[in-house]
Amino acid sequence: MASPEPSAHGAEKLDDDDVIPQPSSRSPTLPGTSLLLSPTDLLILAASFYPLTLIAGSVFSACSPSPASADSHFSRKRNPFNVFFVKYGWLWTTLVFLIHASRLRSSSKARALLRYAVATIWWVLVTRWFFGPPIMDQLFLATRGKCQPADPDPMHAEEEVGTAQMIFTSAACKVAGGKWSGGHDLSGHVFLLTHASLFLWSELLPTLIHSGTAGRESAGVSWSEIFPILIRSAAARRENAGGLALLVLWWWMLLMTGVYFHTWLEKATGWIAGIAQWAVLYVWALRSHPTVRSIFGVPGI
Ligand SMILES: CCCCC/C=C\C/C=C\C/C=C\C/C=C\CCCC(=O)SCCNC(=O)CCNC(=O)[C@H](O)C(C)(C)COP(=O)(O)O
Ligand SMILES: Nc1ncnc2c1ncn2[C@@H]1O[C@H](COP(=O)(O)O)[C@@H](OP(=O)(O)O)[C@H]1O
Repeated sequence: MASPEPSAHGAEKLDDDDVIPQPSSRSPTLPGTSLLLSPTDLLILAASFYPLTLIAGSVFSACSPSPASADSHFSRKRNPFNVFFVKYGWLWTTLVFLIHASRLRSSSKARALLRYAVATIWWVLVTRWFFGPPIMDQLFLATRGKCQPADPDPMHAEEEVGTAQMIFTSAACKVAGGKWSGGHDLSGHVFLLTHASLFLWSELLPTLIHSGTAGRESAGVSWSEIFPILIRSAAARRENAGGLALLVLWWWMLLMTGVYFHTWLEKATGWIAGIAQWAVLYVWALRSHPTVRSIFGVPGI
């Protein structure tokens, strides 16, 4: 990757004698290391998995005889993974992150919580509140979307139209029994699953690599080592296994959203909203602005 890795400021501790080394950047001059992936390469590799997943899901949906209407377990909105996990997606992500953060030393912990706060604020702005309705609902209203009354009886519908037109959030529309229709309906699932996954990869990856390589100092990780490292890190600590399990679930649910729900464009805008805060903080600001780095710290060091 072209961007330089942040410089070391110290090391976060897992346990007293279990120090995570600075994520070392790949050294192109070292013989035999040209195919090694630095932690940044691994993060970008993980991030590129999500648009590919959405493309694969959408292509499958378009090519398969009738996947959109197919009545499968994962095409049902009430499936337990959707109801208990994705619908509380930020809560589960928060739990996994807090368990991870509790293992860091206190100076690193405060800065990790600050990064979590920024990610949480972005989730709130997109899905809950943005100086009024959240960003996803403001986009929907700006593209001529409306809360349509659900009552098929024209007498009642007329009364309801007045009320429904005063409804400015998808949540209120649902509570009123209406249907949020007509505008550009950015996929909240694609947003949440992408945003939460990129946040967790960014925060957990240095720890996962450290556990999976038993703290081995090296210029990077080869392609063939990626899965063995993740499996060894899951076997080494329950917290790593929990984090990876949640990441696998988020990836699977993203694939299901790609196959069964929304248009290409709605999935694309959900994905853009999902990478926006990660790209600004983790890819750009923390790498190129020492002041931002000194305030927010860098995961894993
Ligand atoms: C207001 C800003 C808060 C910033 C926080 C600041 C500092 C935090 C610092 C430290 C935190 C320490 C402890 C935090 C402890 C607990 C916090 C828990 C916060 C939560 O996660 S509560 C949220 C639970 N709700 C969810 O997870 C809902 C997720 N679901 C959705 O967003 C939507 O359902 C959807 C987008 C997936 C789909 O939309 P719909 O289809 O349903 O319209
Ligand atoms: N992977 C998935 N599994 C089940 N339901 C999903 C899903 N992805 C999206 N949905 C459902 O499709 C609708 C639009 O989702 P979103 O806009 O969040 O992407 C939501 O319906 P409900 O709001 O009726 O629950 C949501 O629950």
